[in-house]
Amino acid sequence: MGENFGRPRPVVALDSSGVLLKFAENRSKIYSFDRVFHPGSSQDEIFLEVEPVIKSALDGYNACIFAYGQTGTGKTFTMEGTPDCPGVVPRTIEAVFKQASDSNHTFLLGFSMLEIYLGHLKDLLVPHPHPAKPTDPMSPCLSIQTGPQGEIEIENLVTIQVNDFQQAIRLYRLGCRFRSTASTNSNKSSSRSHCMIRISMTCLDAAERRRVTNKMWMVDLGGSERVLKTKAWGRRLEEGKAINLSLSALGDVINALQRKRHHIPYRNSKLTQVLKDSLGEDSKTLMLVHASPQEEDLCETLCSLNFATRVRSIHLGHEESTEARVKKEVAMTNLQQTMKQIEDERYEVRREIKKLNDKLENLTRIAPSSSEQQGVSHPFIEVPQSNTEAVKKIGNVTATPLPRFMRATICSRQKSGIDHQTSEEKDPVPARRRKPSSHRAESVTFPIKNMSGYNSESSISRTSCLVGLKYSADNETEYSQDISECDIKMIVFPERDKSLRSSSHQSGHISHREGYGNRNTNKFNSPKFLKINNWLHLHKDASNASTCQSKQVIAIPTPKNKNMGNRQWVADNLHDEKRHDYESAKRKIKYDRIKELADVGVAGWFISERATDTTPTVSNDFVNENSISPFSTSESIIMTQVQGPVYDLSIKDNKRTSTPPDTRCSRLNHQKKDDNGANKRPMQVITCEAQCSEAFMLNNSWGCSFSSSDVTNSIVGPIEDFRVSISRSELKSKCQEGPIKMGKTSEDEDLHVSAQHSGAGITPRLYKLRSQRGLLMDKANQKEDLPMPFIEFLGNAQNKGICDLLKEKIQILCTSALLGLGAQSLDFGHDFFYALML
Ligand SMILES: Nc1ncnc2c1ncn2[C@@H]1O[C@H](COP(=O)(O)OP(=O)(O)OP(=O)(O)O)[C@@H](O)[C@H]1O
Repeated sequence: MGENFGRPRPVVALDSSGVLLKFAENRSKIYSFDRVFHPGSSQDEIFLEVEPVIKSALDGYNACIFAYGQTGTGKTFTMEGTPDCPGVVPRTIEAVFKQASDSNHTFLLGFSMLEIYLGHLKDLLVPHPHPAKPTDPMSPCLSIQTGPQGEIEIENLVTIQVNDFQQAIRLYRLGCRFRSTASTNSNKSSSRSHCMIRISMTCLDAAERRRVTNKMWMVDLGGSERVLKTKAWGRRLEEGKAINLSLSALGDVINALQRKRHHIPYRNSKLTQVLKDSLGEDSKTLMLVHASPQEEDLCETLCSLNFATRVRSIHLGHEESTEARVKKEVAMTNLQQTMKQIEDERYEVRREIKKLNDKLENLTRIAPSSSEQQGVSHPFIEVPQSNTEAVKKIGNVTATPLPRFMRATICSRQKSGIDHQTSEEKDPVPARRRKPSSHRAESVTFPIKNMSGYNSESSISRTSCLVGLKYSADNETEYSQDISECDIKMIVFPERDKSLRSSSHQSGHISHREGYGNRNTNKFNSPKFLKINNWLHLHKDASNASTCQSKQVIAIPTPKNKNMGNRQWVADNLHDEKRHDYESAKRKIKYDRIKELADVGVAGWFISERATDTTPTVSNDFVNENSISPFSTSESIIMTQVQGPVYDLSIKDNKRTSTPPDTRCSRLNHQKKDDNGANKRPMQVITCEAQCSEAFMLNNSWGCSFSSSDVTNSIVGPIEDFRVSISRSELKSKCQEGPIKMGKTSEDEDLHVSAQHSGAGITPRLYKLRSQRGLLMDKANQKEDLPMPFIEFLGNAQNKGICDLLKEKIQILCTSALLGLGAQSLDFGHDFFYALML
């Protein structure tokens, strides 16, 4: 009104949602809002737009209705109104009571009123004197608290429960009286603060409400003003600056919300802090932007409309389509089902783990008794004929339980096929024998054509041979098992794992001092013993000869021949013979030591070209002719009831060595002495160990210097495999003196002598290894005057005819060809190959 009345106005309400802002004659901008009111709009029209927010507040949403705009544009008039024309606040309070009473729920309504003056929160329901001067002290400032759920609470803010509209309106009018207002150049009654009215709503009987207690803010913001226009100074200037700062902070929050930034700067002002939980997500906000129609306020109007535009563009909620919501629900259902399945599986796994732990605990408890059985291999114990005697002896020796680190672990027991039962629950014959005997029985009843010399009865020998290698995973200790009551004809390792296990066992007693983890890298790791006529250990895949880790072993029994008589005689002589194998020799024994032995005649040898590994080792490199009777104090294999001689070839994997394979054969002639020192008839035991590939078998493997007669004998009998470790000095001296006495070995100069012995019939290679405990006892009880066995080298055995050699080569050639054609991959057993061989 006034002087500008009748002049064209730069701000024109085009319609109910559009505002035209005319900058100049031909420059204008149209803003779109939810609702546009013109100066003649009534309070009723405005409240109609506000009323939906009240409904949301009663539903439990936090709500905020605030008036924003330039100073003197009618914010207070809109919010407070006049007695004749009440504004939004009184109408809202009235509407709240009305709608609350109309609902089926009971609400508790509280009324609070405060102002933010110069950055201080003042409770408008608490009378306090207005500071007349700038130096007057400010009223105490209320503090803002944040609850655990992010809710904002103003400490010590008076909240009065109101039961009807009249109570609330009286409080409101009371508070309005304490507002900070002052006269400025722009407004005779300008608000110098932000006035905030809060209605708290609590509903205890409406479970569908968003919150049990929510709040609705109605805010009459202080008007933004330009100091140059208002010409404010002193406290008015301070008030105007504080208002502008808080409005700027509100703008920053609005911008952050609009751009969906991760950080919303609520804490930049008290205003935004108080409105934090009513401006963000899960709240309803209504802004009433006031604009001046005057041309001189065009700049402020432009800023206000731009600000309003940003506020309008904020979409805090995540409105999603019905289809998306259904998809989300389906996905959540699936996830819940998956979680339930996983939880069930987890429960099962836990239960399984508990069972295994219980089992492990039981096994741990019975470990001492198991170790008692392992003490059979003690070198100073007479190995009796009967198991009963053996057990008695063992019981005497192993009265003291082994320490835990010396006990066989579950892994070792499982690998060795030991049944985990306490010795107290079992008969003296341990059940662990059953497993080795069971899988060896595969070849027991195999009918062999033209095997006149093959005596099946003799092959089912109830020997006291010590078999069934078992090693402990924790200390590499191998234990022997007495299987004297087992019916054994032949060892068959039809499965790869069995072959690996066997090889590991065999290598284990050679390098038991090495750690468990070194087993796979030990060049003695996978010794496979090939018997020319009886055992074929071939790589399944010749291409993997260099890294072969498992080979299928084919055992082919052959009938006796004319030499069987002599071998049976030797076997008889070896009956009850105690043989101990010094298995404690190390792998680091040098090539020159072996050679030195060979030079002095202790051992002959044959070493083929070696591709990669230029450091030959001693163990397993010998071909021993005649039976040897070593007695070792470090590691033992006790041979008993040997029923005949045998020669054998050991094929051994060496993962570090690539083709061409290495063949190392040595020959030792031994003469056994009985207990009285009398020499017995020599026996021949030939062992040839090689890293074998098919090509190697065809070309090189039989180039070892064992006698042809042994090759042609084709006698399969119970095999005793033992390896002894003898010191070089002892070997050398004994060689010079005659019979070699296998005594205490040197730690640094141990030699391994591998030998195998077989008797009549078909029996598995039988091992008797001493337990770790036995080793320790050996160390403790070792004395100089202990009786030691000896080995006497007698020289080469009798030669064999060329026809026999050719026969062997033909057999090997045929087998290799079959294997090369992939017959092994068809899972043919040894019987198949044996039949073909025949
Ligand atoms: N729509 C309207 N109808 C009639 N009078 C109005 C209207 N809007 C505002 N006024 C009058 O204009 C003057 C200023 O209004 P008001 O105080 O509400 O402005 P304000 O935005 O609150 O100012 P401030 O920000 O300084 O507090 C008041 O005297 C008021 O009565």
